[in-house]
Amino acid sequence: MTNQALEIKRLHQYFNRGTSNERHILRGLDLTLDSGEFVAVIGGNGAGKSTLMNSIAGNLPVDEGQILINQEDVTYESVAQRARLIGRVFQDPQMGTAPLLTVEENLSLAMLRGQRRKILTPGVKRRQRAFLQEKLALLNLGLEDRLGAEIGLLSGGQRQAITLLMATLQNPAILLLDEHTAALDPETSQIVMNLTAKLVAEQHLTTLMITHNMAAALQFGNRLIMLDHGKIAVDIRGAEKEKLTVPDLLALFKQRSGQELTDDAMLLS
Ligand SMILES: Nc1ncnc2c1ncn2[C@@H]1O[C@H](COP(=O)(O)OP(=O)(O)OP(=O)(O)O)[C@@H](O)[C@H]1O
Repeated sequence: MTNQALEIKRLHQYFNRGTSNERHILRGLDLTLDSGEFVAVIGGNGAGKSTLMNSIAGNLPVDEGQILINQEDVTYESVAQRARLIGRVFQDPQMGTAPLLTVEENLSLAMLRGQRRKILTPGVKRRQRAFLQEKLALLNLGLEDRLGAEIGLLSGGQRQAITLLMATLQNPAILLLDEHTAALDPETSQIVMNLTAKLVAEQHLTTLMITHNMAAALQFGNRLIMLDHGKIAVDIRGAEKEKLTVPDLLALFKQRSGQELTDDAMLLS
């Protein structure tokens, strides 16, 4: 029996198609993720990484090709229709949460996503509060005592940790992480990355994580893909990935794309 969580078939995406400014961004991209795979996605500026994520999440209509999540064809579903299958965390800590709502209110909204019954009885609310406190305690950031705090008053790292929790509360079929630690200082970034790895492992989440940090791409996940000009240029997994070093990765990039990686952020390690 197949257990593919994500299947992308011959995906083409264009900007300004049919005009003199036409840009062919994704060029017949094929990608299959087995359930539970944690994939780091790297690639130079403009390689198409965000376009790929936006296509999976439904933010960009598909020009050509097909996208299946849990064997269900979602190619023409809206962002809202496929939200039940997808958890997403963006680079900007402001994006994932409502700043004027409390930690508890934000998390409750995430719990209600995809459910029809929106009004909670006091008993349900109490049980939910205990559940959320337990979940927050697992983050190890002292947030279990801050349920009543406005999200906007928390640090960027705390907000990203909560966004991550919100994105994973409902066990999404696919977790999309779009440079989700890039706006954090290195120490906080490491904390959020470790948290990510923990949540992904505990919930066996199928995860696609864009990163500009080569060292993080090597440290986290059990598979690594490199995008180049809208196609997958490198696809490495398991033991082969484990023995790779940053210099190996740079050499591979040069060999496959014919270019040097010039993005400073990618070289930080
Ligand atoms: N709305 C748009 N209209 C025209 N071109 C666009 C649009 N959005 C993105 N592009 C172009 O498409 C290309 C791919 O962009 P994309 O954001 O997917 O790359 P990326 O790999 O995520 O790059 P980066 O690492 O710089 O974020 C880029 O050259 C970008 O300028």
